[in-house]
Amino acid sequence: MSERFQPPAQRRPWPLLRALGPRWNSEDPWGEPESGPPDGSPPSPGAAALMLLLPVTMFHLLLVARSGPARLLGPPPYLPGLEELWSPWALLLCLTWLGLQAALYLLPARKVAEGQELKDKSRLRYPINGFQALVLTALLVGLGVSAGLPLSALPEMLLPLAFAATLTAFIFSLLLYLKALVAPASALAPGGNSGNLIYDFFLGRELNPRICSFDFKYFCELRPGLIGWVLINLALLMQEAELRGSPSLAMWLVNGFQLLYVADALWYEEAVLTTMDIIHDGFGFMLAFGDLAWVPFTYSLQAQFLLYHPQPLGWPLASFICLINAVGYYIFRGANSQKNTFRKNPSDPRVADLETISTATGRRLLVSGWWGMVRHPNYLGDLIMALAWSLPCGVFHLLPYFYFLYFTALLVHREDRDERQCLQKYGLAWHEYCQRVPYRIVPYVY
Ligand SMILES: NC(=O)C1=CN([C@@H]2O[C@H](COP(=O)(O)OP(=O)(O)OC[C@H]3O[C@@H](n4cnc5c(N)ncnc54)[C@H](OP(=O)(O)O)[C@@H]3O)[C@@H](O)[C@H]2O)C=CC1
Ligand SMILES: CC(C)CCC[C@@H](C)[C@H]1CC=C2C3=C(CC[C@@]21C)[C@@]1(C)CC[C@H](O)C[C@@H]1CC3
Repeated sequence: MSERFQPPAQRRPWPLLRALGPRWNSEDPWGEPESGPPDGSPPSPGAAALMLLLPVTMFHLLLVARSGPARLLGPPPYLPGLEELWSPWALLLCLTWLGLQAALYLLPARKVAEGQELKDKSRLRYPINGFQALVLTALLVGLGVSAGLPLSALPEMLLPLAFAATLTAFIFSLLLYLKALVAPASALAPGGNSGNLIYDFFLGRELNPRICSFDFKYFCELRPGLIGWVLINLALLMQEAELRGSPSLAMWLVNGFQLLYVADALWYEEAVLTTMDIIHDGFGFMLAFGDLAWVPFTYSLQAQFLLYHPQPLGWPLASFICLINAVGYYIFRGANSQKNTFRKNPSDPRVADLETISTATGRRLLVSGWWGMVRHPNYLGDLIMALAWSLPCGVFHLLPYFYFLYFTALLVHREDRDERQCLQKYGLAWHEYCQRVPYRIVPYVY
């Protein structure tokens, strides 16, 4: 604590975090939020509001994408009744999908990786078979379609499916909350244990909820939502082919770019074990809803938009958009791989020549290569790709740019959180890194 760097007085935690959090420790605003029962503070309105706002936003996007004007900022075209949202078939499909992905998760893995050290000095083990699950799902879907499975009917079911996924996420979070009541204190997440029911339900109490070796957070973060997202994209492409004779170039680009992104995440699955979601955050409604509903139904928005609003796209422009996506991917993958290689083995010849600064923890920080350009080069690459996914939808609607806008806000917020954690971990060394690499995400801009 004594050598911890004191942050500049004018920097305050983000308003969203303060609205979300039960109490911010004013003595140490850069440290963890205090846990333990709240000192009579009122229930967290931020968490309750987000719990309503996130599903409402998702349904708004789904409804607007299929409406003629497709106005992101206008009112929804109509308010669907319960009979349009609720379908036992959609719930069955949703649960079957989860069951299939769980079965694929349990198949023998090419590798079993160890996670970061936990409070009790133990390490959890995780199967590395996400890419295998993607390939097997593709084979099963291919077999199903050739046997007459009506995949192109899926877009008609998006509303009830999204409703079923939201319901599943809600019930699942409730079970996770109850499970955490009997979990030992060492299994609880640093945040999400304030004693405020709504806040804790939202953020999640247990760090790595498991039954035997089945890790729910790790499973949900990468499998059902990400693979579900590309499956929905594929169904939209097939329906477009049925409606218009063949899929449009714009639809091919969106499908191709997003498939590359998902395949990359599953190929480099082990890297997710060092993200703050796995190391630091509890598993509650935010992540459960994010993984099971938000990712598949809102990340497929561009393909949904294109089905109902076909966009002409010539090869010259398409090639330019491919170039933007390639640049984004190059930065994203280069930065992530450089850091992962360095963290695994700093003397690896691919990173051994990079300049670093030492920290009191014994870990070093890269200050050249991608991590010497900005402090979060991987976010920059991710944002450039997000832009490339929207451009095939033209520039006359804001709706397909929703992902880019939301993602910018998410990454700026995430970057701010990560900075505070790194400042706490690395103290003065982090301060030195910030001085040597002054920009956070976009060189000379931010
Ligand atoms: N599509 C989506 O919805 C989302 C995508 N993402 C993507 O997921 C990926 C992972 O992101 P995320 O988990 O946020 O964080 P990062 O992969 O950026 O990891 C941040 C950590 O990297 C280490 N680090 C930071 N600077 C340096 C340095 N100079 N040298 C060495 N190590 C450093 C620190 O951890 P330590 O020192 O402890 O190793 C820090 O906590 C990103 O590519 C991001 O774009 C993320 C969120 C949502
Ligand atoms: C519903 C809320 C607004 C926010 C929910 C956030 C989640 C959707 C994201 C939190 C971190 C994520 C990561 C990924 C997907 C989105 C969520 C789950 C990746 C798996 C995407 C692919 C990357 O290669 C790795 C990412 C890790 C973090």
